[in-house]
Amino acid sequence: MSVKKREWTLKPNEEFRFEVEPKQTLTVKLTEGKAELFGTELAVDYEYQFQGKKLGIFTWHGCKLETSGPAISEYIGSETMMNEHLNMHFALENLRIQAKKENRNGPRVMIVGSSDTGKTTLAKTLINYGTRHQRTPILCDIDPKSGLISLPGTISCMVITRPIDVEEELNANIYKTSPIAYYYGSNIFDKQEFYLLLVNNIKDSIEKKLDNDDKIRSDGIIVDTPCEFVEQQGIEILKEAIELLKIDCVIVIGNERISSILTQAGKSVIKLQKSGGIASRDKIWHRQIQAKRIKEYFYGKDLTPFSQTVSFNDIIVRQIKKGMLAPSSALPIGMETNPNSINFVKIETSEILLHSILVVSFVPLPGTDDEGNIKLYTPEEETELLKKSNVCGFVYISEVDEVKRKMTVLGPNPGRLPKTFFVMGELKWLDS
Ligand SMILES: Nc1ncnc2c1ncn2[C@@H]1O[C@H](COP(=O)(O)OP(=O)(O)OP(=O)(O)O)[C@@H](O)[C@H]1O
Repeated sequence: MSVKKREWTLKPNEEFRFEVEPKQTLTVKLTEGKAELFGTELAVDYEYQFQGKKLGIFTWHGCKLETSGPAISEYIGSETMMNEHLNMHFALENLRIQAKKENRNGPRVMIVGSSDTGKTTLAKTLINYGTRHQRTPILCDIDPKSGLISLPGTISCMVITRPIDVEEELNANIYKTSPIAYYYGSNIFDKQEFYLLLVNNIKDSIEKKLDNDDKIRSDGIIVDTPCEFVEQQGIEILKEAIELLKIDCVIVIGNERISSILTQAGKSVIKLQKSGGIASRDKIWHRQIQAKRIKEYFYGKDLTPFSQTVSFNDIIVRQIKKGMLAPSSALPIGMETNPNSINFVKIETSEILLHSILVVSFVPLPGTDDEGNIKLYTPEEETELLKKSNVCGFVYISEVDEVKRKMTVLGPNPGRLPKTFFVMGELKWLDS
């Protein structure tokens, strides 16, 4: 593909679609007319830079674009779902107006569908149109693989006050608001009970926000979900998530079977087709994007990444383990082992932490608190506290020296490490 400048003239209701490799940069400039990226308006004559993206820039009334740099593909498409998405937005607007008048909760919408059907894209579009109408909806991402709001591995929510940034997306630094995130891991079938417990934690965090702010309350919630929800094993989890989050309406993209199952279960369902532009992404693409996301977390715009060397004794690490710790023979007579129970078990600080991303929890370490009280936990108390704790942040272990019993810890900003528990998840990364 040529890296020279290319010009594109789009007629009304057309979309310019492109794909760019994670390690290459494509520049896109709107030179005439109006255009938007999933509902966020583009500025005229600004050179937007994209890396590792598959996107579609849509115009309602026609526009001209200019691109330069290498792209995997670029073309103009006319089969879009933008009219349906806009109608959906207006339906939400009506419900918000009604909710405000009656001083009650705004619409709670969940988007469901198989992999690469455009769930996240629709969630972003509805959020963007909402914020363009001065709404402040809550975006809730319960797909632990996606890392839409926080790092992959988490489920999270965030009040969105303005359209999502075209280049930086939902970078919390740009937004100057911290998301609420809970660390889970990747596979929702692995620890189903724990997953639903965290969805419930998210629900509680959202309810607290809604109780404290009438405006947020009437502006509603948009929930993006994992594609596993439409698998046979996922349907019950989907139904429970709908109940927990008190969803009013489920938008099902391109899946009649799920629409019918949910309708039969008494849920309010809207069926939508998949948009013509949706691009599929393979495992390698997802891995590369995950690495890019992690890099942005530590080295992104407005951050001051900071490395410090700490002693093994300065960091207390736990890991999420499924199943009872003690063998059944060691339990008191009559007590059953629960294969689904979740425990946060001790990890010896060692080489095993090298290249790990650690979750920084809010749970204070045992010891003396600010008031001089001595605080100690049993393993069960520790687990209960860690299950309830949302994510304070993440650090990266870049070096481990077993002989000197020291390691190098990278954080996105300077500052001493908090005296809280750290949790080792599944994320490994090579800072290169
Ligand atoms: N109209 C479009 N033109 C070009 N690319 C698009 C368009 N709509 C969506 N995409 C891209 O297609 C890919 C898949 O879309 P999206 O992430 O919304 O799907 P998803 O159903 O949420 O996927 P998953 O289940 O894997 O999370 C994304 O890279 C997205 O940016």
